[in-house]
Amino acid sequence: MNDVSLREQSIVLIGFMGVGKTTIGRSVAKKLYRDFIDIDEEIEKKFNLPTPEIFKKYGEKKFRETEKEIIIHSCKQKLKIISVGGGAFLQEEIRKACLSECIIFFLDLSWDSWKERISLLIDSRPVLQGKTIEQIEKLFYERQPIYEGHHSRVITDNLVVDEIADYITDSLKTAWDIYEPNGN
Ligand SMILES: Nc1ncnc2c1ncn2[C@@H]1O[C@H](COP(=O)(O)OP(=O)(O)OP(=O)(O)O)[C@@H](O)[C@H]1O
Ligand SMILES: O=C(O)C1=C[C@@H](O)[C@@H](O)[C@H](O)C1
Ligand SMILES: [Mg+2]
Repeated sequence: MNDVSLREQSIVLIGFMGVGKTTIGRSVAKKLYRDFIDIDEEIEKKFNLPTPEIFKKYGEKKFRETEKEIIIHSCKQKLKIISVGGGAFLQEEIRKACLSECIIFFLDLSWDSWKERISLLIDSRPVLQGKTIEQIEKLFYERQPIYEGHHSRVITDNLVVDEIADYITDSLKTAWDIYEPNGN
């Protein structure tokens, strides 16, 4: 670990695509008065294209390389709330960098709840496109082990965005008060 205090460490949200990392990350950032970084949005800004177009024009490999560069840079910054893409933790270098520099929350949603959301996701997530529901279910379960490295797991089934964001901010404030009671 670096010499950044617990209160200053950036927070990273991980989990399968569509579990709510972007939506909840934005809400947590507002509640804690911190800057929010959405890694997918940063990648899209860099290419000036939406993600499906980046996949089509440059390929997934280029997307993943850019994702790694941006995350490795972002996770070294202090006091940020960072939402990474659902596939970011496929890369060991990203997992290691986030685990050593930041506090990681894993947003855990069951398959049964996740599948209700598919119509909200399919147009903007190229990894889901052209797959049957059975293939997506297989991917969902195959991906779970990559999220095992985290500091806190939040079971998000049946919770609205605000409840999850409150849970995260409250648990951070509790940890800060326990481990850094004098605010440093
Ligand atoms: N707790 C929730 N309850 C109901 N709907 C939610 C909840 N959280 C997020 N959503 C909805 O699910 C969809 C996906 O959310 P979001 O884009 O935040 O996911 P994500 O984890 O950032 O996905 P990705 O990994 O692809 O970036 C959005 O339409 C969002 O409004
Ligand atoms: O899970 C994935 O592989 C992805 C999730 C999204 O957040 C984007 O990063 C992209 O669509 C790939
Ligand atoms: Mg997102």
